[in-house]
Amino acid sequence: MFPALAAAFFAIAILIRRVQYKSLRFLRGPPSPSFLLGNNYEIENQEDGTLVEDKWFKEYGTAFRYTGILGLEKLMVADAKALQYILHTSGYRFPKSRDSRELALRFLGKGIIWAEGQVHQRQRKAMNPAFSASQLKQFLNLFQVSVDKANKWGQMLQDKKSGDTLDVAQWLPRATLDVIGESAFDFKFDALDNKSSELSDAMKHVADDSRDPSQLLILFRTWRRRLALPDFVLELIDSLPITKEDFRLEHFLKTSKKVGKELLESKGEDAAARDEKDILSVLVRSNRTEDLKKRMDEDEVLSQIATLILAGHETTAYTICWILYELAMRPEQQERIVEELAEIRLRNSTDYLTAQEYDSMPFFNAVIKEGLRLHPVVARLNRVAGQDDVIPLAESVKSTSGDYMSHIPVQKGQNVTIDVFRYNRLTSVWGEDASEWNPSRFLNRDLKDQLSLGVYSNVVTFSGGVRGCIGWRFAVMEMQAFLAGILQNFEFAVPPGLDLVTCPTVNFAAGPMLRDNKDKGIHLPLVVRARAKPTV
Ligand code: HEM
Repeated sequence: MFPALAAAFFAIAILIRRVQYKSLRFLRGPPSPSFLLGNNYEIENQEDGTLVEDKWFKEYGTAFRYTGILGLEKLMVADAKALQYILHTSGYRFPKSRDSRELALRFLGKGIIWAEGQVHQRQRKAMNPAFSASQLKQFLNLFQVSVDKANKWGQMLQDKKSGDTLDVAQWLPRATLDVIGESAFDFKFDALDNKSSELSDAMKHVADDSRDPSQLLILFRTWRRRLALPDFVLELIDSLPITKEDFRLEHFLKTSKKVGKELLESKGEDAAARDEKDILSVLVRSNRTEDLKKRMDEDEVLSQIATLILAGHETTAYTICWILYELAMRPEQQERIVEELAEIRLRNSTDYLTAQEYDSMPFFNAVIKEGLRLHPVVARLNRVAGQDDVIPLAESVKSTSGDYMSHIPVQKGQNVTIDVFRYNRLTSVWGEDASEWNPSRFLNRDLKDQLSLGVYSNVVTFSGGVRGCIGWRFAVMEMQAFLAGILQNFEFAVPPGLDLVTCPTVNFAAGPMLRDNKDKGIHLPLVVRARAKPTV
């Protein structure tokens, strides 16, 4: 009797919620293969990255309708003007979707990725000083020292009897984890020295139950938020961990908060006393300030620690992996970078380059931009219209009635998915070779011809506007130090038969995977040889 009643209750609750669904029926889009899952299962379990969406964009244009779970209609968009409108012009008018926020809450707490509106503004204001260009230059030396550690690849290669192939995707996340631990929190993970800790273990496995999700998991993740129940009941249901994924994400947050609390206890006094703008000091001072516009309570500070550790290491590591992969196929481009480095070395005899010197190498920086463009590790951004609105388009799309639309009217509550991956490969923005690797496009192309988007070179890989990545300068500087340090000591090539795909995960950074071994997670085996004559 009880199960039947419960089922009837939920069915009614779902039905009531469906009445509130917004309609995009005037837009074309792929058919929904199932009422329960919509297109979600094919998106999250696709063979490679965003190939499924690629097919839809080719068929329907840069804005179309698709279906989420329980029949929820969503707008998918990659149009330049639409992205500029949503991310930049609208400020906070397109907040994150409820599903993204609940996920963020579960594994990152009430930190800056979860926060919206005034709470977000307050947190961002408190944290911004730690991410200014001048502040970040102080970390450069730390990045360089970490690269030196990664460079013990040379020793490993000598010790290895089994050939010269190394899985760089196992090394780079460890190096970037060490960097974020030490630069942000004066905390030594020592991951490059193979030291394991409760936190690095929790982090290593955080995405394990999220890749290739089953139909049941996809349904379970979001069904709780589709019920037409009062918000406080939904929040209560949401707060209960139910799936293995829920437990794993919560384990990461709990562990991270525990380590964060120990950090605050051991280093908080010192950090508050020094008049510095490093991340830990900025966080501790914002916890102690009387200024309510910048004050963060302890739980918020601990959530920022979890957020920065997670947002700040795999993203950068996987981007470096993709760049190394592209360069491994093109020895002549590796040489070109090494030549640029050698030229700088003629003028600089110290061990390490300065930030200005890294910035002064045109081809090297074009390679970084091209890596970010072609391989955005955050492939999609989920937003929701905060009010009735009209989204402008640069390229008209054909409606179901055959007319062409240059604007898309959306109602408050409409879910909008920004396809970063597709925007970064639009031929109308990047030219006919948009899907190919060609760093020279950043040397020859006048960005003034493009709509201004994002925070770096008109790619939206770091998002943009009020929610743009706070760590983008940190990431670019870290990539410069790592790539220069690695390339001047090693040459890379692709091992025979390497067949890579992009991890299609929706909630975690999209690293490289082996097509025939996707269940093994992120991997990038490359042939690595010490350079015969280092240029320095
Ligand atoms: C290549 C490396 C990186 C990429 C591609 C990247 C990408 C992104 C993207 C797309 C967002 C927006 C997410 C959204 O709106 O849903 C974001 C936000 C964020 N990123 Fe990054 N990120 C990178 C590196 C970093 C680093 C190194 C840090 C910290 C040291 C960092 C910290 C953050 C934080 C705190 C936010 C939230 C900002 C806010 O909501 O105000 N990221 N990142």
